[in-house]
Amino acid sequence: MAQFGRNGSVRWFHAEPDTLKIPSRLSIRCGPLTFCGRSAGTGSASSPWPRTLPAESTTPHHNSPAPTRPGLPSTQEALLADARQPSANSAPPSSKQHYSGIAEQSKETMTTQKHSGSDSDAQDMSPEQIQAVIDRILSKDVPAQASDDNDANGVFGKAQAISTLDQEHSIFDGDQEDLAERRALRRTAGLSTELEDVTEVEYRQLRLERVVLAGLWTEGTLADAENSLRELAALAETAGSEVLDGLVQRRQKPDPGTFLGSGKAQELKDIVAATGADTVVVDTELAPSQRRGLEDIVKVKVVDRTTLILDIFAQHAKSREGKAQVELAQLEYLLPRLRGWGDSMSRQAGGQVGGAGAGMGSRGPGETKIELDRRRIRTRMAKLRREIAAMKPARETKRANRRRNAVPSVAIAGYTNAGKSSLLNRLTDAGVLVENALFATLDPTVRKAQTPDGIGYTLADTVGFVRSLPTQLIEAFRSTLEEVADADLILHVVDASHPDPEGQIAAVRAVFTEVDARKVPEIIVLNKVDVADPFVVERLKQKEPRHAVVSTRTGQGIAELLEDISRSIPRPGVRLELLIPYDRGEMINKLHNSDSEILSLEHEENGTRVVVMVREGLAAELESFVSNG
Ligand SMILES: Nc1nc2c(ncn2[C@@H]2O[C@H](COP(=O)(O)OP(=O)(O)OP(=O)(O)O)[C@@H](O)[C@H]2O)c(=O)[nH]1
Ligand SMILES: [Mg+2]
Repeated sequence: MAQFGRNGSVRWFHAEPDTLKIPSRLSIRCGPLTFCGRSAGTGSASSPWPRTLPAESTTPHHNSPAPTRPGLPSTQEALLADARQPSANSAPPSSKQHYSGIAEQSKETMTTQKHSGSDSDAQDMSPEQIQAVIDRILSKDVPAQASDDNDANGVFGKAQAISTLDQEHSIFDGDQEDLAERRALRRTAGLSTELEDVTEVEYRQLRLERVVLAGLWTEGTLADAENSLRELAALAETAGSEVLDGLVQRRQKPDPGTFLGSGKAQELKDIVAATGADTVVVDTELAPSQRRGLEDIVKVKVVDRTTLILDIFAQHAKSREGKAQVELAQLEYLLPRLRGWGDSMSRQAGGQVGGAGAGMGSRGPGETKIELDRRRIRTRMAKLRREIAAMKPARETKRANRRRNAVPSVAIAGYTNAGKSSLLNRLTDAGVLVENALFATLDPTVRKAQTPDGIGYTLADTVGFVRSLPTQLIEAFRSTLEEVADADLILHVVDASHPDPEGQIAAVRAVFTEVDARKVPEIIVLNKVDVADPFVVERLKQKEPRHAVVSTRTGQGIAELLEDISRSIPRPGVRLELLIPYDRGEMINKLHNSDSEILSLEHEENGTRVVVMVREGLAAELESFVSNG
């Protein structure tokens, strides 16, 4: 039986034998609540979902102190949720009943859109009028939510991958200025296309997609299918969408024409119509023909998982290099798909120019345009590759310097949202952006650190991994990922509170293999143990002998981890006995200030006799002082 999170008592899908469907009120959809969390400037670090609600619409759940496992429903709420849940044997509620509230709301939005599309009101409006329209549209969401019986469920309806944790930061995370900036740019629900002009110019917010998810359950357990769809929901929410509903179809193989099969695609179409969704997100990488086939049936935009991940990367990339890498990955994804779009362009041209069956002549304009687009894309990709290659040397030089001075490097890697940046902040006061969202970090941050006995090393935060990370991204981010392969030690951070930590470990190791990082020694850092199930932590400890058990939130286990790092990084390996004349005192200072381990130090008549372990670079410099007795 599927569970909601690890609560164990809440069923969240219809009991049709071959279909797993997430009812909207209990499901990953946040409904209007999501909007509250997305408004610019309304985010608060301590209460993520929703971040701001009018007092009367705030349910007791929102105000109650964080439960032992934040984000999971209390027993009472779970029972309530259970009571509202249709019994496994009862027929599923008709989609009309089920989604009527949302459908009505979207109807209103559609009416407004229609009105605005017909004239230039939006452009002629004064700022006050614009504000009034914004208020009107936004206020529509709030009463709807306040009167929603299922309101309380919306909160724990949030996607599992990012729902079970609140948005608290530890003092080690710094003031997180980047986070406010990112939130301000996040898409906002409730702003219809009526406001597109003003939103883009004045609010710099994109229109939020209202999405329905669709996945296939081809192998593994039901829990795997559930986790996969929840991760997709988390991805969609991170991209700024509002997840309304989800559907999983049990099927041996994807349908080559429509991915889901035409029957299930029809069902999806009904859900889309009932919820007023404008986008379907499919939990796979679709062939162009499948995308078109499905779009033809559901009549709204269909987006696949790869596009979604690329979209998040595009939103989060900050550095010039990161932006170029993401654009390259997007173009790489686009190029082979141009053919699909080209086909439809040809069909359009056929209709307009020569009528049906006009054959070759009618395809001409379309084909030419595709060729032109392809060429432009290839040229742009070549330019991006050159730019990325040109940016590489700066980082390469830094890395080469570190290598020459033999400064050991420790890479923090792991699944997205595992707590990598939080760990870097804990270990070094880096103040790196920490966010309860997927792929918060795209640009690697390197910080210096020191072992308790004074050996320096670097710690690098890295981009998070995800199950089946699009190959285009691995390629584009190869130079960034090479940092991991080049490290002396990997801290592989694992979210021990996730429902499937083993799956995440396997997915991360698959990427390690691709970038040739499996040879690097690895400590499995079981993080978030403050909220993890102790049995799961124990199970993981058994499976992974080289482990550390920590909570970057409470600081548990951090001291032990530091000791482990200190033992694991390469220590200076050359033993020298030196006699340093008294007029060369600066050399003694140098030994103290470098990664040397002074084993003994005696003052003799002709100078200071030192037995020392040093790295190779320094050993060469000290050659003239070597004295063996
Ligand atoms: N309860 C709890 N939450 C944690 C802990 N460590 C991190 N978090 C939370 O987990 C979320 C993700 O943390 P990040 O440090 O941004 O994770 P990341 O691995 O860098 O994520 P990406 O950069 O998105 O791949 C944040 O909301 C953190 O506050 C922990 O030990 N306990
Ligand atoms: Mg991060």
